[in-house]
Amino acid sequence: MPDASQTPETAGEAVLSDTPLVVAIDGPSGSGKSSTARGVAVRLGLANLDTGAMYRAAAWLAMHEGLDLADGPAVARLVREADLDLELDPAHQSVTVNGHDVTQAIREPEVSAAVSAVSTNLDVRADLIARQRRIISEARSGIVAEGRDITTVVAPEAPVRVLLVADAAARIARRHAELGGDVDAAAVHDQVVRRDRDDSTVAAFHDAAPGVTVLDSTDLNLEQVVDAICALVPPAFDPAVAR
Ligand SMILES: Nc1ncnc2c1ncn2[C@@H]1O[C@H](COP(=O)(O)OP(=O)(O)OP(=O)(O)O)[C@@H](O)[C@H]1O
Ligand SMILES: Nc1ccn([C@H]2C[C@H](O)[C@@H](COP(=O)(O)O)O2)c(=O)n1
Repeated sequence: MPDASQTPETAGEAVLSDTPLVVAIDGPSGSGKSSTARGVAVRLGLANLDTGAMYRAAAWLAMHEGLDLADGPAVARLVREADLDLELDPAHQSVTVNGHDVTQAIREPEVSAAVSAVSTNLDVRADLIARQRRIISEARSGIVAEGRDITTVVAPEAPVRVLLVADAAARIARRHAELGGDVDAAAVHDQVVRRDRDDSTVAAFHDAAPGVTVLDSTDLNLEQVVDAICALVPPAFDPAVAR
């Protein structure tokens, strides 16, 4: 006979959570955050928020408007007034700022080289972090959010928090392969190493905060990384396990 005083949880079963699942992924450049977040979102049927795309769109807009990125107050004012829209479906991601579809443009080398000047602007950060928290809280079916400060600042209460790392050599090689064999090695190094150095002045993504799982993807393929993160989802968020 089951003990009637036991809740499903104390009896070893999980009750399905009534709050949506949030998966938070941080890590340095090229560790695989965007690819992994997309894969986890597709696998689990969640939305996907690429917070780096928001900083890139902010940088694109400031450059498009001809601002000096070193003029912090002017850049922050422009971003604060900007209409920024992200498609959160992992299969159809797009980014629009002030009506411009910048989905492709924000991946151009000029934006990659300049974005840290905007992402280290503390007023821009405060604005975009508030927008990111709103997007996450409104994602009724759950969401995978990735960036540099998601596990620590944007969503420190997320049930799944991962710091995705990989050796610098692997990260540089991945970025090199992504950009094409004939790309300048110095430019790839700049995109990975210099950008991380600048970005780490405002976000802590080299060391895991308490409770954050470190996952080293150096010797794992993408599917293995997605598997490892999905295995961290508590049973209460898995309809196949919880009731
Ligand atoms: N586990 C993996 N094994 C091999 N290649 C990978 C792995 N994960 C990602 N990649 C590849 O590495 C490149 C960088 O991945 P991705 O853009 O997801 O990294 P990221 O951490 O989001 O980088 P950034 O923060 O600079 O945008 C991509 O070409 C991607 O396909
Ligand atoms: N939460 C975040 C997300 C991104 N950034 C910075 C880091 C990069 O310089 C830039 C673009 O990110 P990427 O698309 O390369 O992941 O934005 C950040 O500071 N905080």
